[in-house]
Amino acid sequence: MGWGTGAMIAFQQVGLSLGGKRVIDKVSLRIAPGEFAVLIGPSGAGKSSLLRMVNRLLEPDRGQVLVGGLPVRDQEPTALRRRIGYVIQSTGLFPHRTVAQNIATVPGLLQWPPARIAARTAELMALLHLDQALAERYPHQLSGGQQQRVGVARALAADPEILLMDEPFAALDAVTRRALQAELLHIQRSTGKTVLMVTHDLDEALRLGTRIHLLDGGRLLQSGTPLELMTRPAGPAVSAFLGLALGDPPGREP
Ligand SMILES: Nc1ncnc2c1ncn2[C@@H]1O[C@H](COP(=O)(O)OP(=O)(O)OP(=O)(O)O)[C@@H](O)[C@H]1O
Repeated sequence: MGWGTGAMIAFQQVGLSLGGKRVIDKVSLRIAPGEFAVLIGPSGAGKSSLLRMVNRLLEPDRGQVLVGGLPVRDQEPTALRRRIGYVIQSTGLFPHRTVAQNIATVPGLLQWPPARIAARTAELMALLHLDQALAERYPHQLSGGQQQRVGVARALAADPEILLMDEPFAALDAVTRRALQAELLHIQRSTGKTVLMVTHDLDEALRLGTRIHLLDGGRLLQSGTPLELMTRPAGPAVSAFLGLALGDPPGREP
């Protein structure tokens, strides 16, 4: 079953309180099918909370989130999550499953025939530049970069229309991070998947994002293309964030 209007994501007047604190405050934004959207902002801005509402790991207490034109609250969580790839910083790989078994998780749940699972696993390992010899290893026998490649391969396994990524490369060294960013960009551009990524790294946001959404204190400060954000910041709070993120000395007007 398709999502009709494609893999669009929309947040409509979304609010969330946790432990008596307003974590998300009236956020509305749209992510078009095939877009690479980036949520950026300081620590505690609410980025991860917003992301986790898309696959119903969190439920808003105000407003609604739509995926494919349908409110997620009307979509069964397990079915929804099988159609949305999810990559997190700590990889979330199953430690007692091999690389191949990790990648095959969702196809297995979907009861694909074994030959199809094997072919898809091999295809994804090649796509993510993982040597086939790694297939029988366990996650702890891999480097951090290899683990994250397996995490991305696993998220892509059942060819989801949407990929959610929560600081996927934050724990990697700069060289590995750049390589994975380039590969992700290539995969996203060639498959047309809708990606929603959380990062606190402005450089990463500018390199990958077709649109960037800047959050602070649970509020959306500005949405725009990388160029719009950099050339027309919506106010002093945006300028201050961009200046700090780019390492400008304090007190200097961007
Ligand atoms: N279960 C919870 N109970 C209470 N407060 C929470 C809970 N989860 C998150 N928060 C608070 O919600 C706010 C937003 O958290 P969130 O993780 O969404 O921000 P973030 O922008 O992703 O931050 P970071 O970049 O540090 O990961 C923070 O102030 C956080 O302390």
